[in-house]
Amino acid sequence: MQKTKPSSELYIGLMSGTSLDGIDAGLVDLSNDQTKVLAFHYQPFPAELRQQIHQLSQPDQPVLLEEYGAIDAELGQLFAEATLALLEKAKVSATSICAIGSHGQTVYHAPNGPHGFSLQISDPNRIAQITGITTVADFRRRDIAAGGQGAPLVPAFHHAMFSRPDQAITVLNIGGIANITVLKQDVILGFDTGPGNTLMDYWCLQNLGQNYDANGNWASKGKANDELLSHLLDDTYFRAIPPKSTGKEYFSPTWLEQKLSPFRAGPAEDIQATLCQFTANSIADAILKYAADSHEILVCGGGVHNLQLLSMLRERLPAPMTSTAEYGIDPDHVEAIAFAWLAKQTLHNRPGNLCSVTGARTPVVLGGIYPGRN
Ligand SMILES: Nc1ncnc2c1ncn2[C@@H]1O[C@H](COP(=O)(O)OP(=O)(O)OP(=O)(O)O)[C@@H](O)[C@H]1O
Ligand SMILES: CC(=O)N[C@H]1[C@@H]2OC[C@@H](O2)[C@@H](O)[C@@H]1O[C@H](C)C(=O)O
Repeated sequence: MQKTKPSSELYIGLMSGTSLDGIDAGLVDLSNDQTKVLAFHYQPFPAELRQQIHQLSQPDQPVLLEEYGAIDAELGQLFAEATLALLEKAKVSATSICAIGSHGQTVYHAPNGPHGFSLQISDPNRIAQITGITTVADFRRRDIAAGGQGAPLVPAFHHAMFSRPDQAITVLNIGGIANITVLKQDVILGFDTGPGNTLMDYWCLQNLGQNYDANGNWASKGKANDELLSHLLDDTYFRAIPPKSTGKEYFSPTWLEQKLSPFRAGPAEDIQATLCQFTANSIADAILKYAADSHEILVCGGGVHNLQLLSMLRERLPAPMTSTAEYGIDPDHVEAIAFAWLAKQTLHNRPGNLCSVTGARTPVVLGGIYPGRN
């Protein structure tokens, strides 16, 4: 394998998000303040593992520590394998890489209260041992220790990548959970708006046996129920003022089933159409409230593939929507690349959090460093 030229600063970002679909692995050159994506690899999770992680993340399920430890180790192994596959694809040697930024898999996010925490698993010791590459992991807990939400963390990267001196820009990520970053001249805001794809994915799996509603086709066949829509939007999370973050522990199947219980009659596609409209409205309401003066809304995350969701969003948003691909990063790659960038921040002893976003009392250097052999 070739060694890349010494002027490059190569980092790898590893991300597995709340949708539990698999591992995104991105190789990026971050030299001279650039963000040049060189290669990408996606490795889906085996169905059984996906189910096991889902079980681990349920708020009302007991967890066996033995099972938890084994899943952490298995994920570490898989993240390391995804890294090796990425290096193979890119024809780059492990010794050329400065560090890996591994987000891991969120299994529980409960940042509020005196003992708030956020748990991302995928044993970084294994990643560093198997790949030989220095690995930065556990990005969220230092921010929580400093009084922050521990999320979202990607806004600092959005700022470095997408901000413009003369225009207000909003970046919208539609993953399992949706979050926005508002980039204005004098202030950066950012918070989770609520569900992204998670409730639509759940309803689709229950009724069609498919992991998601491909292109939003199923939702487009239904008719939204206005009464149910209002009932879904009537939730304290949407009224709460940022800093705020959420997860699948809150917007869970149980949350949805409770909301749906008076509305079960009628075709399942009408419920899917309502969930799609609900997702679009909760996102649009947040943007209208905090970023109505945006010139442009840059969209990323798997939700960009849901055409019905995009069309509902377009009707309500105050500015045109553009894929982040137009500004240099494939919308499916943004989060993984952000964790490569955050790893660089950590190795250079620079903070990765933004107090205006997470609510932390001070900027802090994020994550733990697990030395490699590089
Ligand atoms: N072709 C498609 N049509 C409709 N939806 C799609 C399509 N492809 C992906 N998605 C949606 O995107 C989701 C995955 O998005 P993504 O990978 O951004 O989420 P994530 O990173 O796991 O979540 P988060 O950002 O909350 O951590 C899928 O679960 C699905 O709902
Ligand atoms: C706890 C956790 O994993 N949160 C995720 C999740 O997925 C989207 C949204 O909720 C965001 O707050 C965050 O991820 C991105 C990468 C972030 O920290 O910016």
